[in-house]
Amino acid sequence: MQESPKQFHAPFLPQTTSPQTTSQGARVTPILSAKNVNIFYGDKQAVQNVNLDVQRGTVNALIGPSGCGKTTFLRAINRMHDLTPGARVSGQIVLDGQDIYAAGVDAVAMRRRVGMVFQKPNPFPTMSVFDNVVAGLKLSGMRNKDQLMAVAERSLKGAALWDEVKDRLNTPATGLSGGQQQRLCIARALAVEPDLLLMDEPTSALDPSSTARIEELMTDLKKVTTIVIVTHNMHQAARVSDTTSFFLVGDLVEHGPTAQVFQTPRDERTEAYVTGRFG
Ligand SMILES: Nc1ncnc2c1ncn2[C@@H]1O[C@H](COP(=O)(O)OP(=O)(O)OP(=O)(O)O)[C@@H](O)[C@H]1O
Repeated sequence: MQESPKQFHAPFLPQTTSPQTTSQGARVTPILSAKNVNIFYGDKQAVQNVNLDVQRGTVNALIGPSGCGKTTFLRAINRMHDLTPGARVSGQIVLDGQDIYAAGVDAVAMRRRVGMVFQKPNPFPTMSVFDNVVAGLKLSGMRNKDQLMAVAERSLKGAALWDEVKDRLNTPATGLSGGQQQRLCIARALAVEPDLLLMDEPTSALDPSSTARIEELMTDLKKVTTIVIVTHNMHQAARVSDTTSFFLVGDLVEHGPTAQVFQTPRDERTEAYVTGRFG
């Protein structure tokens, strides 16, 4: 008799799964592929041999206990470790067909395609709301005021902030609430039309209503980009993500559609974590 998959009680039931094929059954090329990725800080290895595909237009959650390597892996996706003394990455991270660690890749240009939103909102403190949103575009040479205004409006609408700030675009960004500042950071990231948006615990400094707004926003953002989010909050992972990757002491233990990872995990360590037996 064939054993049926185990069903665990997870008090949060995700609604969506990640498409791996088109309706015609053709395989979809992932926007991001990590291949045999190892990450070191000096002699200490923080991430071991990670292999992971991320499909376009999805939200992908990285979960696991503190210190398991989630942020370390996330930061490798836009080569942020280049800026950390002693940090080293081996293996390949292929973004839209190109290994971002290959010789000759311009890391600055690559980072424009991969937006990042951090745990604490970090608007440029001396700039207005408007200037924050268009800062990246100005850096890349866009000067036309009408064009900049159009992008600012589109990005602020994309980040569900336009209605709240349209009458105060020239006031300091630091005058916004914490939740508004985080949506401003999302608008700033969206302004350059990133292929990928990395979010490192983007709601951990926010109150429940601001958190809910950003979670709703993530679902909308899948129409224009692909999201990889680190979260400590398993309910959040279950609510917002299509796929979930469970990390433990630097290993990617399990990766799959969120419903499967939470309800019928293949690995008993995943089961123990998602049912709250450790964390
Ligand atoms: N700059 C650094 N130098 C040395 N070791 C580091 C550095 N950053 C992280 N580490 C170590 O790498 C390991 C993975 O850390 P990382 O921050 O990626 O974990 P995490 O899963 O994101 O944890 P948390 O959920 O607490 O943020 C930990 O042992 C951590 O102490």
